[in-house]
Amino acid sequence: MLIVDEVTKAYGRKVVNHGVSLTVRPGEIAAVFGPNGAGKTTLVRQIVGLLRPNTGTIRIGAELRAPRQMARKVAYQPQAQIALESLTVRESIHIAGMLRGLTAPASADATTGLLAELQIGDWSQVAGHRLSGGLRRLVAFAMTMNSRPELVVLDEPTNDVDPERRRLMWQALRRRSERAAVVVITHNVHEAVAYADTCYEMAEGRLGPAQLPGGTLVEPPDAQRVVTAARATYEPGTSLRTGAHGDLYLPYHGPVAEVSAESGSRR
Ligand SMILES: Nc1ncnc2c1ncn2[C@@H]1O[C@H](COP(=O)(O)OP(=O)(O)OP(=O)(O)O)[C@@H](O)[C@H]1O
Repeated sequence: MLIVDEVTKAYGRKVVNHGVSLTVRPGEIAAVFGPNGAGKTTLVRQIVGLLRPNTGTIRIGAELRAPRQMARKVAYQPQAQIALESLTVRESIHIAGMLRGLTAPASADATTGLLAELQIGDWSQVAGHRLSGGLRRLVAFAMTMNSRPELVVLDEPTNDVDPERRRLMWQALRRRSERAAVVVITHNVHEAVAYADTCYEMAEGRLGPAQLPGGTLVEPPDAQRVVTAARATYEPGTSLRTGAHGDLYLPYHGPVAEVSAESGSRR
């Protein structure tokens, strides 16, 4: 469980996060989108212990965030591409798993699984510095997912990745984070609505439930259901629920849903 409570962060006199609160439960995938410079990366850097809030608290489980425990408790894929250099794809993913506390055999098994799930096995013996941008992003994602953390934080993980492998990434994320709270920063609103459980929007440093444009129609992962979030109304503190909980799933091309602010259910 991640609990961010009234976190404020300023760079000098510029306030970048204003009293941000966010709770993400185990097994929940929360997507955060919003314009460039809104403060999303600043928020996740505080969550993973790379920045200290000016005020407010961040808890993972029952404990206050403590930077020294982050490597075991949190899996973080930063927005910037990581340097992979001369290690092969398989070696990078395998070593990342062991650094995060898996045994060598467990990490090797999980590495084989991730190579297959993301369909990147053809590159398993290729050195990192020879990879394309999209493949680097996929390897960084696999390195992040090769662990059993309490919290997964992904900052724009699907950038540069082809549409089919983006779908595979979201599926792997769901499959491999049954017990983890997950925060995904993304500019891809359609992906967020289709695959996340809860969607939040950050604007000028303030975080609130996502306000989706009327008529948004999103192809679902399994092509049997579609999310139609048009005309949904929200109150502060409620959030759009999609994905595993299914509250907003409707029959394909079904009627537009309205969401009751009180109950969060269809009506
Ligand atoms: N180290 C820093 N010092 C001063 N200002 C900073 C620093 N890091 C970020 N900022 C500023 O804080 C604001 C929020 O930046 P942040 O990277 O959190 O935005 P973002 O929502 O992640 O944007 P993007 O979608 O472009 O990645 C921006 O105005 C940015 O210029």
